[in-house]
Amino acid sequence: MAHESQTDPAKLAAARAAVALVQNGMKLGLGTGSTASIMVRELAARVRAEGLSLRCAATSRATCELAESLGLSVESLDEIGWLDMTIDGADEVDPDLHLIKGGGGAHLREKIVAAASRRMVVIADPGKVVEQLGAFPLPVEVVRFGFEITRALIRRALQDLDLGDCDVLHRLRGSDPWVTDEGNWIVDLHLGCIPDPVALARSLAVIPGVVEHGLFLGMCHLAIIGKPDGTVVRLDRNADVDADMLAHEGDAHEL
Ligand SMILES: O=C(CO)[C@H](O)[C@H](O)COP(=O)(O)O
Repeated sequence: MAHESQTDPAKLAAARAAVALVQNGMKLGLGTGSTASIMVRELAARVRAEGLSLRCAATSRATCELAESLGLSVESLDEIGWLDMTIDGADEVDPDLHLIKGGGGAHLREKIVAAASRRMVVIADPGKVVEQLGAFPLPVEVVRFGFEITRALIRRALQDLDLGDCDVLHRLRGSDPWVTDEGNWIVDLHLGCIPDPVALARSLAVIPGVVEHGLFLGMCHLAIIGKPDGTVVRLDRNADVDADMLAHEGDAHEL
């Protein structure tokens, strides 16, 4: 398959296992990042080979462009409505399948698309599996207006949670602020560990300038972890998720 020679075998294994869950007629969310890009290529190859009919919504402009360039049909989320499944990458996955996402700066759209999906399937390499979230800096998308005030409110919220004086770094692309697909900026919280992700998510969500943080709590149903030898390990939130997926009945629910 194209690009296979440069492709990380663990990511490829996870991507292939997730693409194997796709069934004809599905409405799919396409994630963002290097692992999700491999998945999009694998998906496009399957669609070409088997003539599958799918409707896809993308979680970023980059994914949309890639998917369309490979011949996949991409529509806006509102055109499609509820999705059967989203396949996306992650920066960290903990034993409860709580995630940190947003390393690629797309967590706002990724979370909206995941929330619109019956199933969120995460694909990752073993380096993403952690006992406790937080070693990866937590991305938070913020509006530009009043940026320093929002940043100060985030620092205060972290202190209130006894998370210490962590760095709240403005994400840059070169020397300019990183601008998300929605036109906002990102700060990365260098926490080291997040003992209580639910409390942190709640505290960040009530800060007015915060648009969305990269904690995905209770959203992921299945994590497929690829290994360098090409095998995968499945981490299920509910033991019956796999069977449920395979028993896909076509359309989910209408808007
Ligand atoms: O959340 C994301 C983008 O916002 C990505 O899914 C996450 O950063 C993982 O990316 P990669 O597969 O390149 O490691």
